Order: sequence, then structure tokens, then C-alpha cells
Amino acid sequence: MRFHVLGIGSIGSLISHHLRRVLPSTHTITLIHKTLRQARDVQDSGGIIRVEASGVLENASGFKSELFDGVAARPRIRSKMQSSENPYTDIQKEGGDDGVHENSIESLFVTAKAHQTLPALRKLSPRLSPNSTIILMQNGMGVYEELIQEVFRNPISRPHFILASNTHGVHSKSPFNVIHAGKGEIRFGIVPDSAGRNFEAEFQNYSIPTPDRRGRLADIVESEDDPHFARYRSLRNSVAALVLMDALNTTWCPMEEVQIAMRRKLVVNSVINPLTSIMGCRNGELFQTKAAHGVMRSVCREAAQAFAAEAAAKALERRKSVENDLTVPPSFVSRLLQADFLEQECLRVAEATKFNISSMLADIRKGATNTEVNYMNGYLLKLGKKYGVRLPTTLTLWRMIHMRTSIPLDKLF
Ligand SMILES: CC(C)(CO)C(=O)C(=O)O
Repeated sequence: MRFHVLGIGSIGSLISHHLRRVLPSTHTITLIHKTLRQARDVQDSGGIIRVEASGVLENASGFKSELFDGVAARPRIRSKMQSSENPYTDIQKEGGDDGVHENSIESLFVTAKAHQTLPALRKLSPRLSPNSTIILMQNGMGVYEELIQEVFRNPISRPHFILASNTHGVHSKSPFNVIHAGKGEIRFGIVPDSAGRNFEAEFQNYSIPTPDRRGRLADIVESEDDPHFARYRSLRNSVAALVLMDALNTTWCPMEEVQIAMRRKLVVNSVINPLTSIMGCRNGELFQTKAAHGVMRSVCREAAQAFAAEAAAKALERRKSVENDLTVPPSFVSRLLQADFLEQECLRVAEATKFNISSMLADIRKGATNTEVNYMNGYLLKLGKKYGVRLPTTLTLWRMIHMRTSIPLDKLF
């Protein structure tokens, strides 16, 4: 099968590396590069993605590359010279098309930033079909909702979606050479099927004790004898690939659990990313001051109130409505979304990633004028607006990031 990865920053490199290590070489993994420069960097690195974890350096090679130039996202014909030097790392050149089948994307891992995903998937959408699978792995929330409103409007013809919450802490040493500093986990779930297939049947098998319940690939599609095999093949293979990556602590969970994990990560990012960006400091430096604890506590309290209001409204809606809810927010207030648990998680992550420069600060240092903040603090603010909860500290951080990306710091002299 053909796997593609969109967004080859530090998380994209980590995912691509581990995908390559677990998948047999008959499955291609294509890195979709934003710029020619990035494509050349991977070529310069010998087509190898290096990951260093606890002082151990591991290599993965055998990637294909293609360019996403922001104008036309289609694979380009391989350069003969590069192909003969390295059969797997073939930067593809302008001027051709391998035909519809070769052009199509079966499984797309999206590690691009939240604010870059909608425009990128708009361009890639002609290559995606109802038989494709999109795995959203980026920080922040609201991307899936945006994609189904703006690009994949028809539930019948939209690709399958997997949503993931990722708590690994990674930073780049050099291009395609990353340090996996904070070992976290990836929890993922499948968005319910528009055709009504129950991918989570085994999670609802009450004859098995709850901790032993696992998702079953056969609940996606059992075998080629299934008349709808083609429709579900990429989903089954994408889930299998994720499950295989146990070095990344991957767990297939019911969507309701993933939604909780995503909300917890959202709060962590809505605290650490803006604060480190405003202060220009590493994650670990933040909570050395009492003042930072105060800001963190306020954001956690506000977020917990918004989540509780959302859960209460959803529970009421569900009782009233028979409609299929394909967004599946948690329908009960999980203890894990209460303010004190959110605070503990912020402190834990800041410590686990203490040497990290947060992704938002890294973008700002590179001169970005747009950041992920609208999908972090901005997402919480939208929830607050929808469910009548005020989030003043979250709003202030959101405003300060917008100021931070428009007013140059320390440029008075
Ligand atoms: C968890 C954290 C804050 C680690 O740096 C992160 O996800 C980010 O930088 O975006």
C-alpha cells in the first residue's frame, strides 16, 4: 500500500521513521515536502531519517519524496540520477504524471501544523477518495470539523478519518535528525462510519473485562471476500500500521477516549505554547515562577468549565436527537477534564519536555506571522462562545500571541 506523510517537521520525521521501521518495504512511504530545499535536505541526509532516543541513534531509510509546492500537489517524475543513486529516495522532478492510480493517496498521515492543514488538503483532495484514510496527528483541535465543512462535505464520499492525540516530545537537531526527548504516547480512534459499520464493536464486548478490550481489525473489514473490501482496505492498513508502532506507545481507543485525550493535550498546548512564546523560554523554565502557575490554573479552570458545559449540552442533545453524531465529543464530564487533573498534566508535560522549544515559539522564531493559536486557545474560546462560558485568561493569551506575531520584540534600537 502507499502511505504518504504531509508535514515533515520533527513530529513528521518521528512518525515517518517509525512507520518505515515497522512496514515491510513493499509498502511505499512518500514524504510530501513543502519546499524543494526540504526535499534536497532529505536527499543530502542520504534519504535517512535519524531518531535519537535516550542516547541511542537509529536510522530509517527507503522513503520516496514528492514536492508540495503550494500550487499543484502532484507527484513529479523521478530524476534518473537520484533514482540510480538511491532507489528509494527519489525526489521527483517537474513535468509529468504517473497516471490516476499512481497519483492517488491511500493513507495520509498529516503532521502539518493545524493552520496549514485546510489549504494543504484542499490541494490534495483530488488525489483522495472515499477509499482513502486521513490520519490527523497535529496539535490543536478543530481541523477535522473544518475539513468536513470545507472540503469533504458529503459524508458518503469523504475519506475515512483517524484522529490522534500525540504527547511525544521531539525536537530537531538538524533536518531529518530528531531527538525524541519526551517519551509520550499516541492514542487514536476512528471517526464513525457514514455507512454504519461499527469499528468499535469489540470495545463494546461486555463479556471481556474493560482493561482487556481491544479494537479488532476484523471490525473494519475482515477479508477480501467482503464486497466492500476496497472501501475499507486503507483504513484497516492504516490502523494496523499505527498499532504496529509500539515504540511510540500507540493505542487504538474508542473515539470518546480519544476526544478526552485530545482535550487534555489542547489545554497543555493552550498554556505552554503561548506562555513560552511570549516569554521566549524553554518549556521547563515556565513553572519556575508562581505567576506562571497562576496563569496555568486560570486557563485550566476556564477550560474545565467549557468542557463541562459542552458535555452537559451534548448529553441533553443525545437524549433528544436520533441523529448520527460524527464528531463525538465526550458525552460525560470525565474526571480527566477537571481543572486539577488538567493542571497536573500541564506540569507533567512541561517537566517531560523541559528542554523543548515549544512548536509555537519555534515558528515565531522563524518569523511566522500565523501560528497554531487559533486551534488551541482559539478552539477553547469557540467552545466558550458556543456554551456560554467566559474564558478571560485564555482570551488574553490568544490576544498576546496575535500581538507577539505582529510587533517585533526588542527592536527599539
Ligand atoms: C507538548 C509541547 C508543548 C511540547 O513542546 C508541544 O506539543 C508543542 O511544543 O507543541
